[in-house]
Amino acid sequence: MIEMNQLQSGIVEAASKVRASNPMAGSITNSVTIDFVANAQLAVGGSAAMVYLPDEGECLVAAGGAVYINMGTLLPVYEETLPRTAAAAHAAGKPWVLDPVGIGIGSLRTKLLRGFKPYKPAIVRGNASEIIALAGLWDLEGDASELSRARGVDTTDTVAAARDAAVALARYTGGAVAVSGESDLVTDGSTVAYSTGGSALMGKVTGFGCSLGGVAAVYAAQADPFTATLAAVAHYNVAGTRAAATADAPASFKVAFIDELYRATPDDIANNPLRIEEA
Ligand SMILES: Nc1ncnc2c1ncn2[C@@H]1O[C@H](COP(=O)(O)OP(=O)(O)OP(=O)(O)O)[C@@H](O)[C@H]1O
Ligand SMILES: Cc1ncsc1CCO
Ligand SMILES: [Mg+2]
Repeated sequence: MIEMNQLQSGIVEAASKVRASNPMAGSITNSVTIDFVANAQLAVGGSAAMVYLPDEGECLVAAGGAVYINMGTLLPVYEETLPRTAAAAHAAGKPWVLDPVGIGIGSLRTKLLRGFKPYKPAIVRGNASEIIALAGLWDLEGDASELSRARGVDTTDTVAAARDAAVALARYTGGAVAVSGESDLVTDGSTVAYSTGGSALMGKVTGFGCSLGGVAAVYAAQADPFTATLAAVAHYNVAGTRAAATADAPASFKVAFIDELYRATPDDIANNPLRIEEA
């Protein structure tokens, strides 16, 4: 298990590098929150590009340091775009981030998510229900009946209930898994970290999870998957805590949050409360 001070210095280094190098992480993401994803990526110091077409997903893999795939609002063209993009990232050895939003809805989503398994995303980011369902779909923990628990895009499970699924997924991919909630869980399969902070208002605005995935991709362009995920999650928690000090309703909170993402320093991010235990 990694030491806490090593993790914190890794987070400072990752956040400093992102600010210094403006890494590009392209996205294929949902149409509900696409604007929030791009603006969050820019606010943390990265660069964004959103596409829909199959050859353009491959172009973004080649052009960027990492790529983000979010399953939110599938369109027919994604049947080709998503596998080609994931395969290109895997072949190029570039980190890619998967947000299995809406897992359990419809047959195309299930087929695409099942098909991603060999392409091993460096980071899987989801809410508790999504992480439990993905581990079941990939036959890693639980079983495929876990798919039926997903009711839509919001969680119906606790972060604690998704711990085993998250660890199993990380051991399979060799990367990192983040489960979002009041306290966020991040694991690489040997260490389990809990990052606290943020605000309940983050659950009252759509896209905090989606944009966190996009920010994790920006960090993955500059750091190993576990450090990148921890940095992204801590960045969200520190910005969420600060935004809640000035805004008390969803719309103004979202605006304040993007400002606080932009303002948070590498030390602020590394000093956000973090607890670790063995997986
Ligand atoms: N009650 C809470 N207290 C603190 N932070 C929270 C709370 N609920 C959610 N968050 C934060 O909001 C962010 C997104 O988590 P959430 O679980 O809402 O994702 P999600 O359901 O995938 O979101 P979406 O699908 O709307 O993008 C994470 O950074 C998480 O820490
Ligand atoms: C509300 C919603 N529906 C599909 S994707 C999305 C954004 C949050 O996941
Ligand atoms: Mg989500």
